[in-house]
Amino acid sequence: MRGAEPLVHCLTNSVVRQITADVLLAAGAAPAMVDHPDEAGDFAAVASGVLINVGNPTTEQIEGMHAAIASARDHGTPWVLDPVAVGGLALRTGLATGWLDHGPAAIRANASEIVALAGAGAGGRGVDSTHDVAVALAPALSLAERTGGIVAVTGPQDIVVTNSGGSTIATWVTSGHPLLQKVIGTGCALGAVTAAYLGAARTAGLPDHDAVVAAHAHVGAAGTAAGRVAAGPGLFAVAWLDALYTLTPEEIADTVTLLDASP
Ligand SMILES: Nc1ncnc2c1ncn2[C@@H]1O[C@H](COP(=O)(O)OP(=O)(O)OP(=O)(O)O)[C@@H](O)[C@H]1O
Ligand SMILES: Cc1ncsc1CCO
Ligand SMILES: [Mg+2]
Repeated sequence: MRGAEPLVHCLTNSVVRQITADVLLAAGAAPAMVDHPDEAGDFAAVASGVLINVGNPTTEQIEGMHAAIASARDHGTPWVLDPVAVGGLALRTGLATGWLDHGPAAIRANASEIVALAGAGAGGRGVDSTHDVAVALAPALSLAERTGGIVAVTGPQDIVVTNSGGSTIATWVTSGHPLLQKVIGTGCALGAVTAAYLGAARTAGLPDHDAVVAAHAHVGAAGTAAGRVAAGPGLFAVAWLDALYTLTPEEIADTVTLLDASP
């Protein structure tokens, strides 16, 4: 990923733009936020990956999202859906549900968002999950079957699933630190890192599933490393960024536990 330095086009919420750009840079990617409807399609055509995060949408940004998704499909750019707070709010729930038929390469969300997006229950509490990750496994498999893409559920452990083309894969990723929930936008930034890894993996001819697992491992391992040196959210955020930048692939592999739970 660092070698490819993928260009990641982010249409994301106003709360997390800064941390998302910082995280992409630290992880080895190149961020660009391009929301305007008259520019978003052109940019998605040349980007390595696109992130669509519905965390705090404006009317104009939604038009940009439609344009970016259409262009990403036309140009084969992998795009990632982050259905922030889907379930409780009708506008974003309708948008995200409609986009399931537009070929997201990956969906990245917390457990409540995956349950709600799959129509298997209500959402969480605001932007936070109130469901266990394991409860979201069946809804994630159903979303992966419907979209043909990867679905990743985050929490104390993450699960990454593929369920298309005759192959069903489920990979548990254990890493991270509870302080990741006390810094705003860690999950949102992970969505952008997922788009970055997908872009890099497509260039290298590597599987999308492995790209999504690698994104979660990189972000999680950096969280584990930051948790060793930080007592609270402020220093943790800084240490997490530094670890995203400094961790080697070997250190990431040594920090993270992967478990293949494919049926
Ligand atoms: N209790 C925990 N222990 C370890 N890691 C965690 C824990 N909870 C979340 N994480 C990690 O924090 C990161 C963000 O996941 P989270 O589920 O909080 O996303 P989210 O709720 O969608 O985030 P956001 O607040 O950005 O919308 C992931 O890397 C996840 O693995
Ligand atoms: C706090 C918050 N509100 C809308 S989006 C967002 C960022 C975390 O998802
Ligand atoms: Mg969260």
